[in-house]
Amino acid sequence: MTSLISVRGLTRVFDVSKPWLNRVIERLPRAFLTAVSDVSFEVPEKSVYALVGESGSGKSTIGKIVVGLVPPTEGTVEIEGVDLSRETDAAKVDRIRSDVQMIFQDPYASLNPRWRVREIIAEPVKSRGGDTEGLAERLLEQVGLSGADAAKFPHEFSGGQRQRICIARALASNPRVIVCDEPTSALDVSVQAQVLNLMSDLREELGLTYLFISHDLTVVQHMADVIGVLYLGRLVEEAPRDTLFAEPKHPYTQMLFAAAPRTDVFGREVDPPKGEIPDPINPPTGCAFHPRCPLAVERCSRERPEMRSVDGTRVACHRAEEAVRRFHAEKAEDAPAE
Ligand SMILES: Nc1ncnc2c1ncn2[C@@H]1O[C@H](COP(=O)(O)OP(=O)(O)OP(=O)(O)O)[C@@H](O)[C@H]1O
Repeated sequence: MTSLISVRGLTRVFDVSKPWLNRVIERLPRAFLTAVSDVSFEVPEKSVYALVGESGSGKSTIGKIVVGLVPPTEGTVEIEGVDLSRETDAAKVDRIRSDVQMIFQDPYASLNPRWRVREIIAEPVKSRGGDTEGLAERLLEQVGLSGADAAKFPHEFSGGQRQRICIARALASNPRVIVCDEPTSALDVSVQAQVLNLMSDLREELGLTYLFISHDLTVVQHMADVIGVLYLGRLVEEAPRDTLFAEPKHPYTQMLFAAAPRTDVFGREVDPPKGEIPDPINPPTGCAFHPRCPLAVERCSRERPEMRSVDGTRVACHRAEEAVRRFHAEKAEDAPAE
């Protein structure tokens, strides 16, 4: 399978310094926050690659870099084999850019309240001089709404319906890739599964490729072929979905699966992680997860683990083998006695 998206050594640093005068008065140094650090992954055509991690782990920043909303500080993103930041053929850049669309978390904020749904959906095509006759009506029906809804305004719809409108707008450009940034997390639990099912159906129907961003492993389990787990801007584990769920090898991924149970959108029980996320402006030395890691040894605070392959998983952990042993031991303990 060829990669539709190739992300290599992606790093994004934000200057989060206070204004110059405050720095002088308060004698503060400039401050930099590394939101994404040396992240590499490949998304094959027609597959779903999910990025998971807690808030602040850099998921949205990666999504925005992939669609071209934020430039990287270092590293490259190739779409269809082309690094758009270096490509000089403007028509080619425009065509490939329109092949990659994004759906955001908040369907309330991402629709212009003064435009009718017809204009909202057709706008990306109209702005490139394309034919918009009947386009909005056809796309609305494709996302499970009625063609007659094209004449309405966004405030006339529920959250789930608005996210369907956002999906229709993304589809208007006939994209090959959709970057989905927490597309259901602002929605009522009752409609989350419906929107996810719609996205799965559209993927099949249209042969779409998704870069799917979520903090929720259970949502990702429903959608993804391959899962990349991010911690404080770095990829710490990457594996095919079934491998990751059968045997998470990074203690952080295991923590994402553990702790107090709650029920997810599909009625299964899942658990939020424990402990404080460190300050990204002053990240811990060595492995950034070591202060929260139950398996950390002295080496973990000193030496940052490189990504390595362990039984079909890429994992950045000195203690991955020990983490796997512990995972299976705990699972065996939890299993009901015969
Ligand atoms: N424009 C910006 N300026 C300064 N810092 C930023 C900017 N955008 C993001 N950050 C910081 O970068 C880090 C990663 O943010 P990002 O939004 O990518 O994470 P995330 O995993 O998507 O989290 P969330 O789910 O909360 O959006 C955070 O610490 C965030 O505060």
